[in-house]
Amino acid sequence: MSQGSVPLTSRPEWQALKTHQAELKSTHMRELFSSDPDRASRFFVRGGGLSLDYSRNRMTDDTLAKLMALARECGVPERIEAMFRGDHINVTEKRPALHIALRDTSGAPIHVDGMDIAPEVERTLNRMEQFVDDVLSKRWQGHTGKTFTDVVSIGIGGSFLGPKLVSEALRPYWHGQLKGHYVANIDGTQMAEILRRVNPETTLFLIQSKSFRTQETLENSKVARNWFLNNGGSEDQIAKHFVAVTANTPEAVNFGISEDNIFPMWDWVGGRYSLWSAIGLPVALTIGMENFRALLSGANAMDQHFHTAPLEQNLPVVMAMLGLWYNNFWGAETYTILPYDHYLRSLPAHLQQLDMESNGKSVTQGGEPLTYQSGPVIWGGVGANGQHAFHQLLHQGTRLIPADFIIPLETHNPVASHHVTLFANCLSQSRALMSGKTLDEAKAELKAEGMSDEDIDKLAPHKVIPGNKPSNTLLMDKSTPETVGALIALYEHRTFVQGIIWDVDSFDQWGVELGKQMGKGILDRLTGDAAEGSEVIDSSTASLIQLYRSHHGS
Ligand SMILES: O=P(O)(O)OC[C@H]1O[C@](O)(CO)[C@@H](O)[C@@H]1O
Repeated sequence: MSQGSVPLTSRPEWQALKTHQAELKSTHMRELFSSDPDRASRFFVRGGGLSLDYSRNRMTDDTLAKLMALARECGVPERIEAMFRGDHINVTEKRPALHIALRDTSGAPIHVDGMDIAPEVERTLNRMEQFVDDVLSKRWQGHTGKTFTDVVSIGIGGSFLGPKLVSEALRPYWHGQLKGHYVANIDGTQMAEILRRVNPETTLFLIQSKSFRTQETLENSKVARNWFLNNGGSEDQIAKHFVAVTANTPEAVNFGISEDNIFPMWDWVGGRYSLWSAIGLPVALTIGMENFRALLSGANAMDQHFHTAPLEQNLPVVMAMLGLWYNNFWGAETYTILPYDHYLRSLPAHLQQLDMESNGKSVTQGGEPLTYQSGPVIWGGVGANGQHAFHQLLHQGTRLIPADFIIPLETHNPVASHHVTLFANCLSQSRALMSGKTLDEAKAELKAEGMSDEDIDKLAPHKVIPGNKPSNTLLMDKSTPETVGALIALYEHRTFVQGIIWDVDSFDQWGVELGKQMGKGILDRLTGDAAEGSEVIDSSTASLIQLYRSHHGS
């Protein structure tokens, strides 16, 4: 164990929470609210421009104190320091995790193995700025001298989800000169659909891959290059249309990208934390560098808050510990993210990678099997749409699913009375989840409608809503570069804090490697290129391969 020799679940702080949960189990949140009128003002915290109402949780002051005692016992304050200091908190890959350095524009030194990385970060930002300026001011043009109209970003995972989310979230900030497109999947349809809509003379391609080894990205990039060459472009004009962001310059050069067109990445930035680096270029190209810098400064405000606020008033820490409370003490298996803002519709997908790739682990940092649950299944969808789809299960299903409601106080698009209605929907959902409807209330309602007693007895049980379902409500003034930056940084730190308690390495992702390794062998079998004596595979995979091959006449 890296956090003392006593197993996590045997520590007094863990045991105290277990006992406390047993005591709190039969208390409905309705009672907590009626016996404690100040609850909403006490269980409220602000940080980095965001506000959190967390009063609708199965908790009391005592719960909070006990959760924070566990956080202290597990060394959360020390590990936060270690992150900001640049320690090798990614233990299995022996690296720091320094995405915070990408948004620290104070110029203060940040050391990686004794070397100050702040100047390199600043240099890269300045290069991005120059590039964005060259493209927007038309100094950098397509090979026939035409102005760029489209930018196609090719990348997957963290090299796709974060930039796509931010680009959508900041739609009101698009300057309109360039249209952004994102290709991730090795599904020709995605690439084909985009190439059908863009012009080879006016399209800029960004190849986004930290490793420059990711199959999907490399195959899509080859398709883009061939399309360019088959549609009027030539080899020596590739430099005008293809730019890469990678930590693997030799491979990018091998691919045919000019060294001058390569923006750096560093091994101290994890893929799912990389949107703040040059991986954010497609965003910077569509919203301008000033807004991109504002995004970084919003994230930095959240970093400062996370670094300095006491645990009890620390937004990421409070959210992390509440999530852990349900995950480890109430048996919640999943966690839902409910943005009530069309611009934030891709937030659940981004947080899915962030959280599930970070904390989907089953051994401690020291390699011991976990004896408790680690990260939950993260899912979600935009409100109010979800209310007419999956919220039914949140209200009346048998599972406990904690929820984060996220909504700006002000909209960019004041259409009719939509925003106030959306806001009302958001509040009524969290209130309904909390309070529910008792059998007596259901019966009284039906009685008032004039229903017979016999019918009431049959129908009323179906109208009971248990309530006592926990949720957080996260507010921001408006979806701006600053608040969107702060919001994403908040969830990054929330993920990190949970990983500290579970004692997992939140910055590696070995689990995704096996599928990648096996993919090559299976592809060879599908195409008939498998070497004699290839590894024996299971009968299910073999018969599916056979099915595919016979469908294609081979
Ligand atoms: O940027 P790269 O190296 O192409 O990797 C893309 C993604 O692949 C993963 O390794 C998972 O397969 C992610 O962690 C990463 O964001």
